[in-house]
Amino acid sequence: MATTLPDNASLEQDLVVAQAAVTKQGDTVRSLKASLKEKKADKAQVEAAIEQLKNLKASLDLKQKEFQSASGKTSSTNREAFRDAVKTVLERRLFYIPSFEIYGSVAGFYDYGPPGCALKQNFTQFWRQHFVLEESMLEVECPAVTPEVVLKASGHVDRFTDLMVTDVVTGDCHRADHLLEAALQALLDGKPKPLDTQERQAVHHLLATVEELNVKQLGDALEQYGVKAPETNNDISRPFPFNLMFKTSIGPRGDQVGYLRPETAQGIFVNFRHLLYSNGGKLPFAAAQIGQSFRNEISPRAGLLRVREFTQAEIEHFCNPDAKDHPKFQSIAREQPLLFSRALQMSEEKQPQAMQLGDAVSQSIIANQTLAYFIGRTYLFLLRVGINPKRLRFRQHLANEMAHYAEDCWDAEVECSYGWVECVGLADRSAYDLRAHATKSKTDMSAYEPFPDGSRMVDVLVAAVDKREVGKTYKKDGKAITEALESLPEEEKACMQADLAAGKPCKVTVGDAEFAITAAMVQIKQEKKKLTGRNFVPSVIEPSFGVGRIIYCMFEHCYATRKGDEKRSLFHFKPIVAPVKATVFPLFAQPTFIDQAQAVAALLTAAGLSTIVDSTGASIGKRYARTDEIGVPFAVTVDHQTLEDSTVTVRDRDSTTQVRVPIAEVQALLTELVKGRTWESMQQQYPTHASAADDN
Ligand SMILES: Nc1ncnc2c1ncn2[C@@H]1O[C@H](COP(=O)(O)OP(=O)(O)OP(=O)(O)O)[C@@H](O)[C@H]1O
Repeated sequence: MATTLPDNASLEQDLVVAQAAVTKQGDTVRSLKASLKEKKADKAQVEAAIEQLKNLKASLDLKQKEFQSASGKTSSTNREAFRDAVKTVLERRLFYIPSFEIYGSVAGFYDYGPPGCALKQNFTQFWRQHFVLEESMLEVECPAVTPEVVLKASGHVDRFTDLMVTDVVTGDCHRADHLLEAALQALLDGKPKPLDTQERQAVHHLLATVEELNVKQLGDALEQYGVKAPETNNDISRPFPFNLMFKTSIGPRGDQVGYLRPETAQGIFVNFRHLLYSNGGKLPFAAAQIGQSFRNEISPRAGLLRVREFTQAEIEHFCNPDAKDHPKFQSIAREQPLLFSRALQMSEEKQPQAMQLGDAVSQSIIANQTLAYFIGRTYLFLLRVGINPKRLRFRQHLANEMAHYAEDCWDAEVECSYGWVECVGLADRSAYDLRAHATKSKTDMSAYEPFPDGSRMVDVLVAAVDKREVGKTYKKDGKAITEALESLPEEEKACMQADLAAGKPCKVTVGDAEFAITAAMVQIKQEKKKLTGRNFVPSVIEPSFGVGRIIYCMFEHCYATRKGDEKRSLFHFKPIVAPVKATVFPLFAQPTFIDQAQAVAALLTAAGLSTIVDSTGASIGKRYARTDEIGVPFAVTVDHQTLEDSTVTVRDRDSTTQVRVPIAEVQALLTELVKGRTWESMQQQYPTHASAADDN
């Protein structure tokens, strides 16, 4: 295939690293020469260092040439040209369309047209197969409109914000981190003038850590680099937080505040008790939900990648915090995705490495087997839907990127013409979400597990409350406060014990009110108790997929043009997600051929294979080109021989080769191909058809 996006965006980084190595070695040579004068080093040492410097310079030279020749291909102009080519086909063939177009559209909203809709359905169906069915997950569907209390508990009302700046003249809004990133990228591209090595390194470093900056640091960095508003070049305000949720009111009186959910996960958390019960009270188990999420993004300008309404597919895997091994871990332990660990991100090379997931867990690079298991399953899923493995990496969150409660987080990032894009977030969120809802709703969110060896004597913390002291201070609330103290979860008792001992202020919550607790009111003591099991709040491991982002990256990775004919574009969609599985062609637009083609199509449709019949009078080559353009993987042609011996030809889109197959077998054959059987194995089973109806 002639046109695909070159995947050499990291060459520039290589170049910076090579330059740094030359500078460092130059320093070593100089200091050795000085030592030689003082007779602290010998001549051989200096000569070896000079030799190494020569090698490094030669390697730098090579990298410079490589970069110069590649930069022609990977320049942002070229990326934009590639993106425009893909987008033109996608919009012309109605994969997606800006919503409300006849009224001028609204940024951040897209409609999926017929092939886009079919492809998205196939995608989510396959996601259900790969995760929900193969992992026996419990699937739920919850409302998008969510009462405020739920999102208050989850922290979204207070903290689901992005930092925004405004154009001080026009009032236009921009995402502060995106403006800084664009400005830094421009500097690296040599605009307005080339940077020296030291400046480049500083800019590279800042670019890699933009997500970690707090509001002040981000504001300072915008000022330091003189960032202005795009298009107008006006000054911008200091950054400030903007909540991304769409607010609404529930009911006719309008007095109950609600929000459109910003993620589907909360619906699963609030149903935890039902799900645990339906799983027989046993852990681990996973629940899943596919549905719409809504985020009032500040400036959505990246097509399907950043929209204001999108489909998420989320999994919440609940497990014992002390047992995060996964029974099926061995099935993915040998998979080798590119891992971009924290250590690799901080290293000079800044390159991800292919690594077996088994090794990543045994070397404690990934925190536990369950998280690694989902990384492995996500990796396999993304490859199965057509993501190029060379342009897929799993990037670990840096320490300051992670929420304080998270144990470990990795993003599946896919490289496309917009750069590396987070498509799936995979996080070990500990027990944070269930605890938050337990506290706010006063509902027990714990699970119980019996000890495998019967009963045990266990150390437990007990709150010995001085009821008189509590009653003296809080009068009628005393009884409720005593009960709340006695039923505090184990970890909260431990915190209170430590805080009281350190003389720190302590509180207990009853209803919506909080009451200060002193050491005179309660003593937290350790006691031995005979128990047959224990209660704990489960940990949650969450893989969260953005359906539209993956689909868009898949569009780019599957797009190509036919060799020798740049004007003929096609999508190499994997059959499992292709919007249409087969096109049936009557070779001639005559009733006998058309009737037979309709009959074959009906046979395929009955087997659940979406099929179209193209009986237009255009040449077969032109008709092939039309279906290639929307990525139909197979073409079935009814020709003269069909009328004689009831066979048809089946053509494979990618190789353009054909086989001849009895009509009676075509349904089973295409079903197998869609499920993943290879075309090569079909070619061994059926005779090759050297057709007159070629691709021209
Ligand atoms: N505005 C959006 N448009 C399309 N997909 C989105 C959007 N926001 C998030 N997603 C998808 O949902 C997934 C899980 O959401 P998550 O909250 O982890 O994203 P995020 O870290 O906020 O993304 P970003 O930092 O890019 O805004 C993401 O990996 C992404 O695929």
